[in-house]
Amino acid sequence: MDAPLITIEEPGSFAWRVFHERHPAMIAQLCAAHPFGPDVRDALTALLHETTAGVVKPLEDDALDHDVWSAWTAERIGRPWAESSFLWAESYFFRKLLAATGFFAPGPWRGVDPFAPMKRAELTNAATVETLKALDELAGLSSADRDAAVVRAAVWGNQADLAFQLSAGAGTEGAGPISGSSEEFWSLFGEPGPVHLVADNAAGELSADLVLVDRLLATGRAEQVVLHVKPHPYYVSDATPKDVLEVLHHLSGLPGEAGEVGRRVQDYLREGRIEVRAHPFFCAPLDFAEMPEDLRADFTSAAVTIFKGDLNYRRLVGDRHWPASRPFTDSVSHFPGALATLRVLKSEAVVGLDPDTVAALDAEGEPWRTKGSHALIQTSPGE
Ligand SMILES: O=P(O)(O)OC[C@@]1(O)O[C@H](CO)[C@@H](O)[C@@H]1O
Repeated sequence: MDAPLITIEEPGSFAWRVFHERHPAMIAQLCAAHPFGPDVRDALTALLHETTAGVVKPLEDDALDHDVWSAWTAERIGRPWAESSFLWAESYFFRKLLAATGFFAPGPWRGVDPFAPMKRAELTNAATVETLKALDELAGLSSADRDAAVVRAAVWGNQADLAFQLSAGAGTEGAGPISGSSEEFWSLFGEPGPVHLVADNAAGELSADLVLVDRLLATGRAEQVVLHVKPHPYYVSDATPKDVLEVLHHLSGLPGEAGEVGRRVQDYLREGRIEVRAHPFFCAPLDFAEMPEDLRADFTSAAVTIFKGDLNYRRLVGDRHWPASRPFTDSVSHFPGALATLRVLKSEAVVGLDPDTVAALDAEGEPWRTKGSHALIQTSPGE
């Protein structure tokens, strides 16, 4: 079954506004945060122009991923950006943005994460400080309440997404999930085995994810955890291997439970019980249904895979205008094993909802799919 792809063509639609409102704001923020010279600023202005009013142009750098991107873009070169799917266009936009800031070229900006100042600020802002302090309360909870709290923090941690906050502002935790529960999440775990977590944002969200990882290992539900992150800076705040180290460095210097978690996770890394991987496909403009064989084999070996966040969800179910009541298990039948998704809704694709829930949400007259005020937990036991 297929539904129409979400594209960036329709003026006023969510995807159109990401290109025409969010991206200009993001580029202004980058130029304020870094003393980029005229060459970089001109390249960023040209990128905005190309992606909002032009045709798709090839990459001009010779970075290591140049050839793979040539294959991913071949069919689209010379065609209007407006015709592109949202998923493809946004991914290529971020790849081109890195090229424009000199990330791949010899020179002073090589390897410099343009989003690092924003991620760093988020790690120490009031909301993150409060969330990390609240971890101290975990010790006084029953085991079941602790399980629920850790999952809730990991789900709502997904609200801390700096690309999203460029247009929506920082959010506050909403009501319970519109689908699923922490019990449903934990029921996926049987005999201890390798658990994979496909991370999303750095800073606050990654901190909450590491608390979940710590819980998985401490309770024996996971015997090893593989943490998948992005190989390059992406979607503003997505976590890279460097971000994992920065977050751990920060956590392990804190007092209380946050510090304990940070130091335990560092020990797990030293022992090889946590492994960090950054497969190039995590920055690909494609659905997970199209993942390469090596990554598929990796996921096949997992007892459970946890997908965090909005973008991973879009790539998992297909970034299309699905009927919201399409069964979640049908959408993820391409995936080789048991999985859970923990996501705050920040874009249009959604499946697996009860029709009454959809009717109630529609009746509120709010853009509930894109507002960042609703969360979901969806699971599939695999074959
Ligand atoms: O994957 P994440 O961090 O949860 O969300 C990514 C996101 O902010 O980017 C897209 C628009 O820029 C939307 O899909 C979504 O709101």
